[in-house]
Amino acid sequence: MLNGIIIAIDGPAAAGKSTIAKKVAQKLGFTYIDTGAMYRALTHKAIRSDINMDSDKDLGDLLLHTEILLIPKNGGQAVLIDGVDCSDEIRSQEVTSNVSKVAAHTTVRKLMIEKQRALAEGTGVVMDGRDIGTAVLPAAELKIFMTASVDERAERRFQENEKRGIHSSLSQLKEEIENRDRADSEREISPLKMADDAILVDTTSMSIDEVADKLIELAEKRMER
Ligand SMILES: Nc1ncnc2c1ncn2[C@@H]1O[C@H](COP(=O)(O)OP(=O)(O)O)[C@@H](O)[C@H]1O
Ligand SMILES: Nc1ccn([C@@H]2O[C@H](COP(=O)(O)OP(=O)(O)O)[C@@H](O)[C@H]2O)c(=O)n1
Repeated sequence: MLNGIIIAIDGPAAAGKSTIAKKVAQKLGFTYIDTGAMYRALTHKAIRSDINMDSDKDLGDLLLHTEILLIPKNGGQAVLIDGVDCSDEIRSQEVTSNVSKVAAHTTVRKLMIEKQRALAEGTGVVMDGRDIGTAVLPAAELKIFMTASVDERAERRFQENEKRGIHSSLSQLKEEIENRDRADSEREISPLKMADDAILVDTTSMSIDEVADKLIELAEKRMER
């Protein structure tokens, strides 16, 4: 693709990665890939299939027999599991509390990385997750490590839940986010970690538009090179 580059956005939970990735991709005409949604999809199917989530082999086998599709929908992305739209289900509390455990397994990560690399081939891409700049697409032209204070991130998730009609406890959300960040950062394979050549963007006191504009500016500079 002419001028297409790869933009990798990593960072902790609820930092705004998906929101910004979506906007940047739309603006630049790139493909947007939410890798967290892929791990969530596998976790959802594992829960529904009663699979042992401590077994790397069982999860790997399940993933080989699962079709996960990310398709553009209303400016966002729908997640289809074996042809069924599960976009809301993969955001459930049950999936959220099990996804880091599922994502820590060797075979699961190996298969997911293969899928993610294939999705990024031959097109301008904005991919967000935890290990995009470090493991999935280490040659990305632009790497962003997006963060915000944990209080701000919990507040954002709280407001997001309210909008979806889900009433949650702010302190519980904060604890869940801290636990998930810890699990994601401490796992052995591709832990959540800023790549050496990533640009740190602390969004704590920035609006969505400010963050999106900053990334678009950085991307345009990279494309001019
Ligand atoms: N800079 C920002 N300022 C305020 N709210 C934001 C900002 N970025 C994202 N949000 C909101 O925070 C919530 C979490 O964002 P999301 O993109 O899902 O984060 P992540 O993909 O990092 O988990 C969403 O409701 C989103 O609208
Ligand atoms: N590239 C990625 C993306 C997500 N994940 C895992 O998937 C979980 C859910 O990711 P997500 O991006 O949907 O999480 P939120 O920050 O949106 O809640 C993370 O907490 C990680 O455990 C991962 O291990 N590697």
